[in-house]
Amino acid sequence: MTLRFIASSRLPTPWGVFTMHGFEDNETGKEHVALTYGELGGDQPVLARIHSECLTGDALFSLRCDCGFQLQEALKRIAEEGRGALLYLRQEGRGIGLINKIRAYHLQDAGADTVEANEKLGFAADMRDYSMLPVMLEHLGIRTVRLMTNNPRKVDALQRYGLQVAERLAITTGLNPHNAGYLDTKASKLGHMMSSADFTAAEAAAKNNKNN
Ligand SMILES: Nc1nc2c(ncn2[C@@H]2O[C@H](COP(=O)(O)OP(=O)(O)OP(=O)(O)O)[C@@H](O)[C@H]2O)c(=O)[nH]1
Ligand SMILES: [Zn+2]
Repeated sequence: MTLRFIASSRLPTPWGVFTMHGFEDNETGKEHVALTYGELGGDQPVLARIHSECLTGDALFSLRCDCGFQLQEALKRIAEEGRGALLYLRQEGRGIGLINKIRAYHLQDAGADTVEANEKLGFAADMRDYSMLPVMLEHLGIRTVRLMTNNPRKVDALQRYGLQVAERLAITTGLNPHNAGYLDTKASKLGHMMSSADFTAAEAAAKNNKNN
């Protein structure tokens, strides 16, 4: 692993002033970021989110997925708690990259689900690599987390690297008519621990209204 810490700075957000830590992987050219809030040292588990890059959801307001909603929810919960970390990993499109994700969306527009689309393009359903986690978390002084995720593979990845997951916290938000099928596929084919019942009544009610 060639990842190393480069620099940190303040990052004011609508939820509070975070500290942003930048890491660079010389081998892959990837630049990963962690946003931290409060004092992270000590033995108390740290409220954490490991977020995979989604340019379309995180920055371009896409309703095809739940990423942007989860990103905001995680930062809000961390600020409310007064302590926590969000790792923003540059694994766009579950590791296949932005242009391939657009190719996959094109196939989904023609009826494929998110897993079938990846497979038609010759990729596994989930190509993400989590080998940067130990370096980033060690730099931040984090050994034990309370992880906000619905994805059991993220819990497994952390444990594989010797990190402790004290608790898994669901992060179900952003259900809408455009991502309802995608979220169903995540639950049925990718093992995500969520169902419609986990979302707010308003989200569930709006789920089938395609005019939204
Ligand atoms: N290849 C592909 N990637 C997608 C698609 N929709 C979202 N993504 C990417 O999926 C990643 C987010 O993964 P998700 O499966 O939504 O959620 P997760 O991170 O595994 O799990 P949570 O922690 O519960 O959010 C981001 O990198 C997105 O860019 C899609 O249809 N195809
Ligand atoms: Zn997304």
